Amino acid sequence: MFTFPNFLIDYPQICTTFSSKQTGRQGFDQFGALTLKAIMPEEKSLTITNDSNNKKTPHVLTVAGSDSGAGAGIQADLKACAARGVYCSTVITAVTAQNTLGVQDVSILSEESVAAQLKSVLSDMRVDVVKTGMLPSITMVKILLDSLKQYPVQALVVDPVMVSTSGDVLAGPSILDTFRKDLLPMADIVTPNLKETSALLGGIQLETISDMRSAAKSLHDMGPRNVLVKGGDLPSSSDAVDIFFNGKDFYELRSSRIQTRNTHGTGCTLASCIAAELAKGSSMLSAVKVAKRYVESVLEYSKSINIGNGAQGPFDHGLKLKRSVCNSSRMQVFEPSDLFLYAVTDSKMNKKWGRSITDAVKAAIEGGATIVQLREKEGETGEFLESAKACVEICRLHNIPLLINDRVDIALACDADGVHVGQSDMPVATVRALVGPDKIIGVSCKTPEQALKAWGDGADYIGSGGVFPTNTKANNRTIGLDGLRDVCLASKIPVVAIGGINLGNAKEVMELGVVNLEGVAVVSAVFDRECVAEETRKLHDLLKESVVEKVMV
Ligand SMILES: Cc1ncc(COP(=O)(O)OP(=O)(O)O)c(N)n1
Ligand SMILES: Cc1ncsc1CCOP(=O)(O)O
Ligand SMILES: [Mg+2]
Repeated sequence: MFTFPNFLIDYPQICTTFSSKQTGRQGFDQFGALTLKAIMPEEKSLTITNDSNNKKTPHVLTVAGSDSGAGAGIQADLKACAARGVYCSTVITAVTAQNTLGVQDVSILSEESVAAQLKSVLSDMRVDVVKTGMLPSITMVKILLDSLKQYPVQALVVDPVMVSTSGDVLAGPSILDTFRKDLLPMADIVTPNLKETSALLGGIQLETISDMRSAAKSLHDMGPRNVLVKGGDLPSSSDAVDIFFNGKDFYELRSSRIQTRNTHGTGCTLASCIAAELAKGSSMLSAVKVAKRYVESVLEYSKSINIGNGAQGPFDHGLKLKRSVCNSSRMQVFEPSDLFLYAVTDSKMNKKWGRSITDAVKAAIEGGATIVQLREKEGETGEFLESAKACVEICRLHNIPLLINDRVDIALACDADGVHVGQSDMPVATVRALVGPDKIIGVSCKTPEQALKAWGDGADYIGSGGVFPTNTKANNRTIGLDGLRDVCLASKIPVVAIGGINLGNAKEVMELGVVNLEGVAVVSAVFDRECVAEETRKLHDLLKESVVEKVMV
């Protein structure tokens, strides 16, 4: 059994029975073992059972149409999954003759062929997530749902393809009722664009972000566990704003609107990338965020591609992104619980105690640190890079994320998992543009305003402090527990407390019990000590004792 933090579901037992209240699905749950699949609780990872000799390969099955121009459909799904490091099998529902000018022909495959393809893949290969695209007939939807009853998977991602980007109809209005009544209630996430959202909701007009929120809610009422209404076509917004709704909270996911003709296949790619991240074990919100960033990055990188003579060209899913999914990268995406015990190194302290950076990092991990940051404020760049590379290796062996303080160049050069920047360091949006969609970005915030900006700029977490006075960072204003609470309450991303935290006060910090507060970051409490592993272990044990119910106020 290979265990990621926050594991919840044991793979062979994914076919668990859920009450209709838990699943929001009608028709399946009362059949017990026929329940479609295990559900991923929001913001938790899937458990992926594994044995060390037989490492599990994340696997997405796409059920969609073929695009001869290879910008969208099955071809886009294959490329997106490959770019995200996930195996992708295919069930082809239709073969379209398509190029950058539009759709010239559509041949729908026989229902028998689709059923046979589904059986071949699902009966033999362990599929984690099914993603659907073009489903051109009502019977095909029913065949798919029957197959999923027989061969349950972990998650179903539904991209309700109806019209191609060129405006050609790929699934007629007659199928809408089947989407609403049969397919959506089974989906873990549905990802319609504005036209599809409008069609699913009987032709309503969508002109503002507020309209999108209401639409997301109405779609959620049809049964999917999560809804992502994509606002790429929203005329009134200068950014690309998508609305994510999980039945409880709304998230406005913004990215810059990239000026490019090469956008054909973005919908298929986004849905496949969400499926790929889910297959790797990510939570739904993390999967959506990473997928959105990935699409933004590939569109940016592919601006100069020139394929075909039509209005809408394809983009390159793999171009220039290969390094970020190289074999050595962590498979797992960042989770809030990674911030539980954050060990931040200090060059002066290492020198004082005669330790190398690598020894300091090894000892902190041994003691239970859940994330490590190299904060080396002095020394030669070349020497630092060599140490950073060695620390990356150590951390990867233990599946612990390693971040670099301030130095984006070093983070890229050693392929660290991320960067931590302060308010006067490189701006978060610039860091994101440089490091790509996968890397973790942390940002220091002392105020609610900074916290909201951090989220908007694409940070993954906030370091908030100094909570208590500290000698480690000169001229650093102390915000106290009240300041920390204000940042946590305003934040839309996880927060780690920092500054003067030690064995004597860590409990008090965690017992604030405030939403978003995920852990503590420490420098001197572990590194300005003789035995780093022992001090880290003591702190770890103390934090474990102080896990409390989190409150919103
Ligand atoms: C987890 C964490 N939080 C805050 C900081 C401080 O970063 P910054 O404000 O950039 O200050 P320096 O660390 O660069 O002095 C941090 N490093 N880590
Ligand atoms: C880097 C940093 N940012 C805010 S306070 C601080 C120093 C934390 O060090 P210590 O844990 O020794 O107080
Ligand atoms: Mg800094």
